[in-house]
Amino acid sequence: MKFNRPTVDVGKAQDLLLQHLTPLEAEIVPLLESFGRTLAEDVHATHPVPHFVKSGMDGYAVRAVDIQGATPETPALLKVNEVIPCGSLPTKPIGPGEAARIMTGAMLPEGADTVVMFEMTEERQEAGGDEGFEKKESLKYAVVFKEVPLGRNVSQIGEEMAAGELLLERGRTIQAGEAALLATFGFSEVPVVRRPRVAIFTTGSELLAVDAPLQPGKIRNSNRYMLTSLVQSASAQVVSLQTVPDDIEQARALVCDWMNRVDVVLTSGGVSVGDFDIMADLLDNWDGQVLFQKIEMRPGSVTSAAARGNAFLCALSGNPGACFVGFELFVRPVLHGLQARRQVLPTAFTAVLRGDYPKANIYARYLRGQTLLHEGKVYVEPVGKDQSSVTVSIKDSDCLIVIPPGGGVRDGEMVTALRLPSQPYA
Ligand SMILES: Nc1nc2c(c(=O)[nH]1)N[C@H]1C(S)=C(S)[C@@H](COP(=O)(O)OP(=O)(O)OC[C@H]3O[C@@H](n4cnc5c(N)ncnc54)[C@H](O)[C@@H]3O)O[C@H]1N2
Ligand code: MOO
Ligand SMILES: [Mg+2]
Repeated sequence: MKFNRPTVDVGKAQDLLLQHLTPLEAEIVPLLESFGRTLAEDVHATHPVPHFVKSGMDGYAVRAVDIQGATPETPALLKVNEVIPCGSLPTKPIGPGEAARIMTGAMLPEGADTVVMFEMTEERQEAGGDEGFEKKESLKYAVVFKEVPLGRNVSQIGEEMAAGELLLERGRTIQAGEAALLATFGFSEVPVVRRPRVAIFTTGSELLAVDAPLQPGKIRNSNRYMLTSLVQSASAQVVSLQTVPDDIEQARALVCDWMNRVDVVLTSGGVSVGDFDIMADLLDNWDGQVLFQKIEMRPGSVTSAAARGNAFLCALSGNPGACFVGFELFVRPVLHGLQARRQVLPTAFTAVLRGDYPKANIYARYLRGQTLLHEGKVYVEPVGKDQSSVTVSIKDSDCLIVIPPGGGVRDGEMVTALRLPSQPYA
């Protein structure tokens, strides 16, 4: 079986995973703990926003008709009858020739329909020689030097959002904008989809702990940390993190045990055709569904997946570059799908390739790349060392450039690339 595994293409492998998947149940979490999680229910506006007529500026609440025709030469003079701080209620209606000092966000007094910014006015203690106003020490007047149209700087009830409006659809990831809306409507707790529970097992007798001194023939276990970071970036929860030597019985016992306790068992290493590739042996005798064991792609052709009940086993390559690509193409979609996210697969975009990629491929190649925006065009450029075994270029990639099977791609040709959500544009 090892040497003649049936192959599937990337799309088919993703379909096989997604077809098997049942979204997880909802739970209620405090708003502050909901970031990055998926909203489990639609959210409608429970009241209009704003829910009272409010000022958009610091200025004077006036009747537009009273300042009609005002200019620096012929200003309007209005009697100021109170100061309205934000959060307080006005106490006096605005009658003809009157105004109230009003702060940004404060409720407009009855009778007022317009706000003139302070910058267009001057404050005066007395009415001056104007016959129409009383002369009293305590009185304040606003001199308005500019006419502004009716309704200027005033927000009407429901202007931003009407009551009952659909604001957030289920399946949305809660980020800054969503959090602000949820808070606006008083959601101190939010219905979100449960985080997928993930067990990460890195396999390999050569693996050293991160704090161990180097030994000849051995390496430190970097996939353990890379995968943990990736799983967390998909809002999933790592509930078990263990390293297993290349011992099939030990690996089988661990995997079988945890398949009953988590949504995804994620392994790295041991999926190729080597004598100690224990995950490949384990999958050859899998008591459940084997979804695929070989994909028409590079790196990560040996990426494998299986299922038992609702749980997935995603067995990634041990080579760090292949492990990373395998995660982004297959594991993140599973974690997103389990969370019922609206978008499950990586976003594809077209871009101009920078630099030649002349190498011929029998399989599609997913090159680690960087996106560049230049003079209105989107470019993608391979980040350099791109072998499966290479770790150093992972940090520089914000996309995977898809090189189709065949004779390579030239500088300036259009290619498809996939955005990597774990690594935003540099
Ligand atoms: N005869 C063939 N040999 C290989 C083939 C092939 O088609 N025929 N494919 C090669 C390709 S491509 C890949 S990719 C690897 C896949 O290897 P495995 O998934 O079986 O992984 P291992 O054998 O366990 O390790 C490979 C490599 O990765 C290093 N590694 C493993 N785990 C970690 C870790 N946690 N952190 C850092 N590095 C890790 C390991 O030391 C090896 O160097 O097979 C090729 N061979
Ligand atoms: O499986 Mo390897 O990762 O094809 O490059
Ligand atoms: Mg191997």
